[in-house]
Amino acid sequence: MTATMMTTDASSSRTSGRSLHLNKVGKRFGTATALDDVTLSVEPGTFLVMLGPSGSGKTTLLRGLAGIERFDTGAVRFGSTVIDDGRTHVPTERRGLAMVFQDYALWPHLTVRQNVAYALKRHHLDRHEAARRVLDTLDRVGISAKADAYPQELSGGQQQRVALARAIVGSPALLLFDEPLSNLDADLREHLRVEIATITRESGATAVYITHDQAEAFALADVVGVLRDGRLEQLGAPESIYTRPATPFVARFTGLAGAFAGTVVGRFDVGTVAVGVGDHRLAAGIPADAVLDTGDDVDVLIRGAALRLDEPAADAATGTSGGGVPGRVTDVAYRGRGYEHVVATAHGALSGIFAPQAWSRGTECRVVIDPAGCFAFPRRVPSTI
Ligand SMILES: Nc1ncnc2c1ncn2[C@@H]1O[C@H](COP(=O)(O)OP(=O)(O)OP(=O)(O)O)[C@@H](O)[C@H]1O
Repeated sequence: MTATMMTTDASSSRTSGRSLHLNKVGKRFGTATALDDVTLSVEPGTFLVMLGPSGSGKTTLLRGLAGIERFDTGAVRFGSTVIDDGRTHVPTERRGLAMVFQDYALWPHLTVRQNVAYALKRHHLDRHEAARRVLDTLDRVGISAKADAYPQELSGGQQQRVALARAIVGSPALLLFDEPLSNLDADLREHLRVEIATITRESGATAVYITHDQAEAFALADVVGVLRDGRLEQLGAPESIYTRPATPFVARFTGLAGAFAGTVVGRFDVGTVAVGVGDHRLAAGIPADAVLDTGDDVDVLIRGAALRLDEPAADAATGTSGGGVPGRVTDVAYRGRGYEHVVATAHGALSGIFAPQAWSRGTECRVVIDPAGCFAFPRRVPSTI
């Protein structure tokens, strides 16, 4: 990828983002399906994060939106303009977009100021106006002190700030981010994540950001799309994906404490079933379209946030009084604000159980489970979740 391809003519879209619509987008590479019937729509100015493991199609989607790659099937509309379908393929430089890459992709022979100014070339601005906008933008991303440095004289975090400045200086309507934080260390990642979130929202652009990091996705996004093997498994606000995962894959990929095998023993309420796990009864949510009957085998997937440690039940051997599942602490890790524990139970291990005080290894305990963080999915044999 050359730097010339990273910013495109945004002169017609200086003020705001536009809605983005993908309709049945597909892409194959030989026999590999990279994208399979992906359909989604987001409002103007939405920060969309596409989340998925390696090989799920994130890069292919981003490159298709950028116009670097052409989709095989389906259509992409940006605002009222079709930018890609069977007949139309608007070239990258006419899509009004800018892209930020994982490896920064700055011109090594240009200074910071010149790298950013380069992105304004197509705007045909007056020299002074262009210089002012470049400096304003460098100020916004906190790198103006390095305006005359060359990229190789900067740290990774500083280079990514320059790349961000170069992306936003032309006020594009669409900003594309290709895992921009993955080469940075933890502290810097968090810092720059906040700045990307703030600066992008201030710019008003619609953003599409790809990552395999669930925490990053949830922290950044207005809307998250979860990709698996080229298919969109769920699209929604981070909160709805966390509290109502549509599939076992989405639940697992967005963070689980553990899973228990159980059997449906009844219904509690609309959307909630009672599941027998050994001698215990758990309440668990079920996906909107799921049909589960008494006697069906299920996997109960459990979020860490749903778990709380308590003293063992009065009848600790069965755990039948006081609710919760008896267990023994097998690991405790200090996390600054408190401690995360791993607890072994008769039905499997539960990890990431937070408590403000440490429960030491070997302590008998009871894990109290909030039904809001339990999801029952039909068991697959053999299990593929
Ligand atoms: N140029 C290509 N030639 C052949 N197969 C490709 C090509 N690009 C992608 N693929 C295949 O398409 C699928 C999706 O790849 P893609 O790079 O889009 O996934 P990804 O989610 O971005 O993965 P990663 O996080 O590892 O970059 C994979 O199976 C990949 O091997």
